[in-house]
Amino acid sequence: MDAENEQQNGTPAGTDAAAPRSAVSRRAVIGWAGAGVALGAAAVGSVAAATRQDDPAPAPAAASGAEVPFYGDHQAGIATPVQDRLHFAAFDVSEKATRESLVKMLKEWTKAAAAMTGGREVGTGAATGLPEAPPDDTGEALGLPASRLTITIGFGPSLFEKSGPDGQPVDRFGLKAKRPEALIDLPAFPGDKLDPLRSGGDLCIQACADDPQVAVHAIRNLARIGMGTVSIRWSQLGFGKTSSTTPDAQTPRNLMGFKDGTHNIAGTDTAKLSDHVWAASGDGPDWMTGGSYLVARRIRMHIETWDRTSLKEQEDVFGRTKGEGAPFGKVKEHDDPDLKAMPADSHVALAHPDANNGLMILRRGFSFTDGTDGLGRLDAGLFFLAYQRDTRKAFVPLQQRLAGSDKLNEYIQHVGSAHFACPAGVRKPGEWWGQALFG
Ligand SMILES: C=CC1=C(C)c2cc3[nH]c(cc4nc(cc5[nH]c(cc1n2)c(C)c5CCC(=O)O)C(CCC(=O)O)=C4C)c(C)c3C=C
Ligand SMILES: [Fe+2]
Repeated sequence: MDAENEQQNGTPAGTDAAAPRSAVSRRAVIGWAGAGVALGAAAVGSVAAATRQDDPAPAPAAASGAEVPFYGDHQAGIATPVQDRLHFAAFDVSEKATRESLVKMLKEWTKAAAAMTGGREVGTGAATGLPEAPPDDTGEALGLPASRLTITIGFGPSLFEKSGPDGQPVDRFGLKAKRPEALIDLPAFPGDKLDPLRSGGDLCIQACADDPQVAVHAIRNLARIGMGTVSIRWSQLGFGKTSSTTPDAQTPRNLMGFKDGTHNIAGTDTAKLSDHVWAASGDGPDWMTGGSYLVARRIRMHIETWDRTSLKEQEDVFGRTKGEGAPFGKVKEHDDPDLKAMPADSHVALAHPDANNGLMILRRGFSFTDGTDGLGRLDAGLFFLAYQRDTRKAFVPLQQRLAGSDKLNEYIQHVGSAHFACPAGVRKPGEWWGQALFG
């Protein structure tokens, strides 16, 4: 754990009590499986040597094996550094589930998430449980490091109140009175073409890691634990982060080829995080204090059209240069934008805080390509994820503005949408996701 993580997650170094260092990590299980290998590993003293000798060298994507602390004042996966890969899943709670079964599942999920983010196996493991029973862990992450896995949970509006068969709202789990006012049903925006099968959800899990197998393993194991209580409504894989919470790092590029995330909230900027990202005491129900509201939008890019568009038009769309990412009229990427120097309908001129009464969101999106659309075009785009203190004062007015006049709209379409309340962090072992909500 580095000092940066310590600040962003609100967890002091060395207090990751659910991941005690005496616990055997997946890497160690493999490394110590044979005594000879263990001795060899100890002799050379290298981390790589702690893996089984017949293991291939770790793939580059898995090279970053660090752990991000699970316990803290805020959930990891929001202000912590953005990883390379995403597996996001929205779940619906089954008709038969009860408040008790839901709570039981949330407790099990919390334990499993603490183990997986610590690089450990779920429950009794993948290959060490009762021979007569299915293993607790599905096993595909055996031998892989923690890969900076973060698992972040959110609760959707429909968990608190859902339409019954007669169209009347039903409070299935006695949570209606605890629904935050900020957890609105998002309004329809001009140009939306939302697919209900890629929208909504009672719960969400955002799993981010530097290795896609580790992120997929996390979702799969939570889905397995939740079987009978929840089922996956939709899911999204993402690659190539399109934003950064670490401004010193190289800014990633989106599928339009532009640097994306230049002017984002840094994970170390505690003042901006307090002002714009974390729900504060008095903002809403107590259980959300220290949490954040997540908007997820699946935004399809018409990349074939984009690829036939001139460089000048592309740069006019964003108001920034394609190579350096500098705002128009300036030289370097991080120079302060002069909004008057860019087209009034450019994306940055419309989205910059100076044009929106200082409004800011924390963007944490990923690129996606999901095959083709049957019409010879890639189904590709940006899986936009934004965290904020109050969606009514952040994403909604911003998207209303962008949907109305953004030059980018010619090249994109919002096809999926969801909104979740992500509670504060689990502070120590024994606590569980949703404890303050259900308690
Ligand atoms: C409602 C909020 C936003 C949506 C939806 C959105 C979609 C979207 N954005 C890009 C590419 C870029 N966005 C950039 C900046 C930027 N975008 C938003 C908000 C939304 N974007 C904000 C608040 C900002 C920051 C503006 C600023 O403060 O200057 C940029 C420029 C580089 C950067 O600062 O990140 C790019 C590029 C795409 C492709 C997209 C939908 C597919
Ligand atoms: Fe943007």
